[in-house]
Amino acid sequence: MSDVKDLVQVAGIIDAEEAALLAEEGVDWFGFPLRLPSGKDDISEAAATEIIAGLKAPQEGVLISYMTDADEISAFTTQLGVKAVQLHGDVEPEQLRKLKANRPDLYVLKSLVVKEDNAEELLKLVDEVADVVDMFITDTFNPATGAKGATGLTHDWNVSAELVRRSPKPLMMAGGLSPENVADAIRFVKPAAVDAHSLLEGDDRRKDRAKVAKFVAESRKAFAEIAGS
Ligand SMILES: O=C(O)c1ccccc1NCC(=O)[C@H](O)[C@H](O)COP(=O)(O)O
Repeated sequence: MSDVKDLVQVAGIIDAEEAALLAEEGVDWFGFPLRLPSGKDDISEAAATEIIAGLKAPQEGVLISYMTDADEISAFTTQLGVKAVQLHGDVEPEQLRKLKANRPDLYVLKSLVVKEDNAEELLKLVDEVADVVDMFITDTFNPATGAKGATGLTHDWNVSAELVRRSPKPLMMAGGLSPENVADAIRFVKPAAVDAHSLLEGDDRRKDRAKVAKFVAESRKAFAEIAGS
């Protein structure tokens, strides 16, 4: 997982059937939000572990977590059998340092949750922890609910673009991406990867095959365009 580029992640897998659909449509990474603070995970840890074990490289499972303790994060990734973890909570830099020191094999993504007025804070965080993070992921804060992920909301792409320019590590773009806006987002922000959840679902709150297929195709086309420009 050293040279991660032009990658498409889909988050919020709810069962094996949905994972199979995503695999068939060419999604690279599969995000499993688990042990969420709400206590309402969409999938059991046992079911997630089984799906992750069945993924064929280069497809990979990613733990999405609010955990903040390096030892707990490490133990849970081992339990699930994932090679990558996306940390969505307010993890102290020293815990990120400890995690990288103890688990150099683990690919660590740190979220940068964009709010109305926190660009400077996020840029500072990038400077502070880039040496112990493998990739950053943007996301969008929802002030109405306090949610930091799976909000289905976009944020100011100028902030994402600035974070890409500042970060020495690759950046995955997330937050309100859809089949309709992902190509524009890639052209504007020039991320190494993209991620989506809410806007790939149908009314039944399951991933919709046509939306996933279009999201993957539009992403691949735009990544090829920015590589050639
Ligand atoms: O995906 C989730 O259910 C989730 C829940 C809580 C925190 C983070 C979560 N996911 C992180 C992701 O990578 C999402 O795909 C990202 O938040 C984008 O979601 P959306 O705006 O709905 O596309």
